[in-house]
Amino acid sequence: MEPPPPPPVTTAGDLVEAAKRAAGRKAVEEHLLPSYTHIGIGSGSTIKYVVEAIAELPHDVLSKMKFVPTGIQSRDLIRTAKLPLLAIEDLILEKEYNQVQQYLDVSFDGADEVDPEMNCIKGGGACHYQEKLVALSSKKFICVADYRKRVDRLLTNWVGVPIEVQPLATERVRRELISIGSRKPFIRSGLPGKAGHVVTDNGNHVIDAPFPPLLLNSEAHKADANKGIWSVDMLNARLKSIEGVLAVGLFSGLNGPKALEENKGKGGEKPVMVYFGMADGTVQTMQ
Ligand SMILES: O=C(CO)[C@H](O)[C@H](O)COP(=O)(O)O
Repeated sequence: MEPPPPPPVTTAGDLVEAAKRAAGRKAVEEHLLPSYTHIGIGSGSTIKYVVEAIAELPHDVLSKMKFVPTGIQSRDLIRTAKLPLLAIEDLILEKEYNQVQQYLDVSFDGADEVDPEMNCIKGGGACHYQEKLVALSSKKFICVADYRKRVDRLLTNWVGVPIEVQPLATERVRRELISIGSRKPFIRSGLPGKAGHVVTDNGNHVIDAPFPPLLLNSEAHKADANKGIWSVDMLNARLKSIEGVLAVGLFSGLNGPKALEENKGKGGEKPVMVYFGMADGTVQTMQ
């Protein structure tokens, strides 16, 4: 089937949408092989273009595939596109009972910021817990984003690290964040859609924790926790150690030695690649 023509670009918002669409379509073109059977679908506004491109594949190819969502928004996208759905917990059961499929062949997802080591901030849509489960279950993680997301340091433009917290622990976690140098961490509001706090698909709250821009993992030697200056991996580990924290919106070390080693076991070639849709209509990749 011929893809639909791109919508006309007349405003700055259209430019960003066109960039997201270009990234999503190119990522699918280059990373969704017809032989694949299990595919992860992330969350956010860019991922809808990934699903749009997937839904154009021939029916006989799609009927052999299963699509694993990262939350309610992504599940609805998969259903609306009439793609076969499989929950992440059922992927694990399939593995145990059938021994057919241990990992997703690939997963596609968006990001809020990406640094030169391909560390990402995720969780702008409060879905990062399930997004991380799906990414960890994938042989390849393909990130799709527009040009505004590419930064030299995480937390250059994004307001804070999204942290999913069990509601009873929210205030305690917020205080501990302040003690490790976060400036004014705040509980994410559900407004304008919902009065009160955001409630995640897992029934939890999200705290957005601002820190000074994060050092790359290769610069960890420059970090100084006493001054609140962290590298990505160090902050990730520290945040995860706080009681009550379910998930930290830092996807770190995706291309590091540990990820490469783990990926050999999964049979994946390149563990991660990023597609950035640019303002001029081109797509830049990072790997
Ligand atoms: O992490 C996410 C949701 O938790 C999203 O992937 C991230 O916020 C990017 O979203 P968008 O494509 O709308 O910019």
